[in-house]
Amino acid sequence: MKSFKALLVASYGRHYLARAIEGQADISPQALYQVTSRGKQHLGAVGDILEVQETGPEQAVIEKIVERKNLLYRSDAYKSKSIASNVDQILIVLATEPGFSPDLLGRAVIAAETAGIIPRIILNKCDLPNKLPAARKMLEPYIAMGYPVHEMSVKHDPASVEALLPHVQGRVSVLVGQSGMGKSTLLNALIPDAAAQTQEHSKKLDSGKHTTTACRYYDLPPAKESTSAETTSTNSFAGALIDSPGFQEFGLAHLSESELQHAFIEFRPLLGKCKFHNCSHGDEPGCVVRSAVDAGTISAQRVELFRQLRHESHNADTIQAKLK
Ligand SMILES: Nc1nc2c(ncn2[C@@H]2O[C@H](COP(=O)(O)OP(=O)(O)OP(=O)(O)O)[C@@H](O)[C@H]2O)c(=O)[nH]1
Ligand SMILES: [Zn+2]
Repeated sequence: MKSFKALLVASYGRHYLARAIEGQADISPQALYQVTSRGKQHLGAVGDILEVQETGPEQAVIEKIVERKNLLYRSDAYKSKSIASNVDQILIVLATEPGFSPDLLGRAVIAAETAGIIPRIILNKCDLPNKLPAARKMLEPYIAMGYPVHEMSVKHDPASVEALLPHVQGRVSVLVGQSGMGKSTLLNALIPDAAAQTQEHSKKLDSGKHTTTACRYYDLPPAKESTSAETTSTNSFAGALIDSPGFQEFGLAHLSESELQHAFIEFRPLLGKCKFHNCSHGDEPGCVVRSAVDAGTISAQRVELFRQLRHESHNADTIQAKLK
């Protein structure tokens, strides 16, 4: 049976769809395969490059997952769920209405920092003027830290979508957001044939079997204008969006204390300066992070988030130790 390389383009629980990578002998480029994993060691994530072995018509099994550049996932003390792998950035979709959760925003940013990818914040529905000031206020700490924030109205202001294009072209971006923020509207604006791509995936799967919402990989259309003949070459990568189902929780229990300390970028210049090396930035004496909060240079909300994540990480360690 043939072995070949494929890109994991959709995951439904433990069922996957993968697309053959071009330029392999005897394998039709772009062909879609239903892929299964032999066991826990081969749990895939959308964005993975797989080495698979054909097991039947349009069927294959994972032999190996090519080493990932990064893996974005969420977890609580008991289980983890992968969101996507090999991504360049995370697009955090927020809206003026319904109000977004600053906690989820904070967690998505921390997840990006620990995975070494760019968090890009999208504030959608800026056409609703009554809600805009409050939303901007919540984003102030992130703007101050230098994170990119795009004010958009995906539905009513095409220019705001155009302005985002250069930041997604040629990159793999993962979309995250709570329900109702306009994630699907954005996906469809950036990828007009997104519905057709979804349908092609669904055709390949027994739809009844796959009720779990999927993470999916969508190809961006080739850039319209190009400055030189080279960039129009079919080999240039147009970019992709990975859509994850909307979620209400973003557990990061897998992060260690040290990973957490470094993921809060505004804490970095203060690392090691608190009186206690394992300072929780709570009510310990000699805490420079709290002093920075008092001085107004660090947001109290971010310190709260740090303390909450630290607590969850310690809890998970305790539970894991008991389970052993
Ligand atoms: N006013 C306004 N409404 C918008 C805008 N973008 C999207 N909406 C509306 O917001 C609602 C939610 O948009 P969706 O794209 O379905 O949101 P979603 O984030 O994909 O939500 P789920 O499908 O629940 O995950 C829809 O009624 C959209 O028409 C916008 O720029 N301005
Ligand atoms: Zn401290």
